Amino acid sequence: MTSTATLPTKMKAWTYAEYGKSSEVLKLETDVDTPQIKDDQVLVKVAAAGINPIDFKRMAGMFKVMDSPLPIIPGYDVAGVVVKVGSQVRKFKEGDEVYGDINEKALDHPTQFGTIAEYTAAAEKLLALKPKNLSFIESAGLPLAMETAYEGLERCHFSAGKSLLVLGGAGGVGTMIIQIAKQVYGASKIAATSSTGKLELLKSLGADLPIDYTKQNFEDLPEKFDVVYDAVGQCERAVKAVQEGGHVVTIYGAVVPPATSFLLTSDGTILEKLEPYLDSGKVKPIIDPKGIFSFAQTPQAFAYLETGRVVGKVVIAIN
Ligand SMILES: NC(=O)C1=CN([C@@H]2O[C@H](COP(=O)(O)OP(=O)(O)OC[C@H]3O[C@@H](n4cnc5c(N)ncnc54)[C@H](OP(=O)(O)O)[C@@H]3O)[C@@H](O)[C@H]2O)C=CC1
Ligand SMILES: CC[C@H]1OC(C)=C(O)C1=O
Repeated sequence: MTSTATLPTKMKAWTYAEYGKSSEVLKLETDVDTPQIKDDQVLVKVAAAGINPIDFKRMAGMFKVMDSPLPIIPGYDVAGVVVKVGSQVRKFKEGDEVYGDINEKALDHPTQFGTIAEYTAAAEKLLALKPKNLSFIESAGLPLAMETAYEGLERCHFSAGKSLLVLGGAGGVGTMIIQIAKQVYGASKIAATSSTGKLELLKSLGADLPIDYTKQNFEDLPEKFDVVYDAVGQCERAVKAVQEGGHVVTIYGAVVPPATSFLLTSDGTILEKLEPYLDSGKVKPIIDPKGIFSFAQTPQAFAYLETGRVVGKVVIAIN
């Protein structure tokens, strides 16, 4: 039982006190107050934090209207150990290894105190027990991207025997869309786009038809798909690739009818639902070979993610 007395009142965290480029505004602070938890929250000693494009877009001030006050600690995805539980918490106890996306709604007042810190607070409903076969680093790269992939397929009523085209198959979300569509839903055929050097990766994840977007326009293919999932911002072209009566969903950029868009809702029960596929290895975390950074290298982690060329995920090892 970790008594409150043994928890530090101060911690290290990467923060930004003004909006701007990560290379300019991110600062390492060493005397940040350790977060206080609400009754329905747990305090997590952070082992690893996954970063997502939303982190640098938010930092740039793209969503400041609905943001929490500055200074902000970035980071949505966490994997770590529960060190304190609120009075209403029932799912977890001290010592549990957990993971999740700590912001239920990505843009509606995401927490001021994110995950790129030694400790972070999170509502128990947003977390799940970390899969025993996955490391903290592997787990920290999953929540936001995997939950987005799953929610988009659900919103398109994806089901066994349907065909799918993924625009952006090699990214954090795209690598999960392909695997989940194949392994969880039983897709009949999966096509996915990437540049030349990532085509083999798409096939290894389960894509039957990797499309090199530097050489081919997917919308010019004679084949149309039951579902088109746009993770790049190519909605205007995506709607030309869907079967009559099919569904198009986009997670970024302009929405062109009949496509729909959504903002993910973080939910620990999705992580629990997908755990058997993670345990069995049918769905695997995809961490970029150059995508693991130390706490001190957080600016470099952002710089790499901001290239827009990452394969799978970028993760920061913290403890
Ligand atoms: N609405 C929502 O709830 C959410 C929205 N998003 C948004 O979705 C987008 C994807 O997120 P995420 O996967 O984390 O991003 P990543 O940074 O992980 O995506 C990087 C990948 O995108 C690929 N890519 C870039 N341009 C293209 C292109 N024209 N065609 C095909 N692939 C391309 C790159 O492959 P290559 O090098 O081969 O081009 C690279 O592998 C982001 O804009 C993000 O902000 C993400 C999560 C939730
Ligand atoms: C407007 C979409 C926005 O929300 C998330 C989570 C992103 O990554 C975005 O770009």
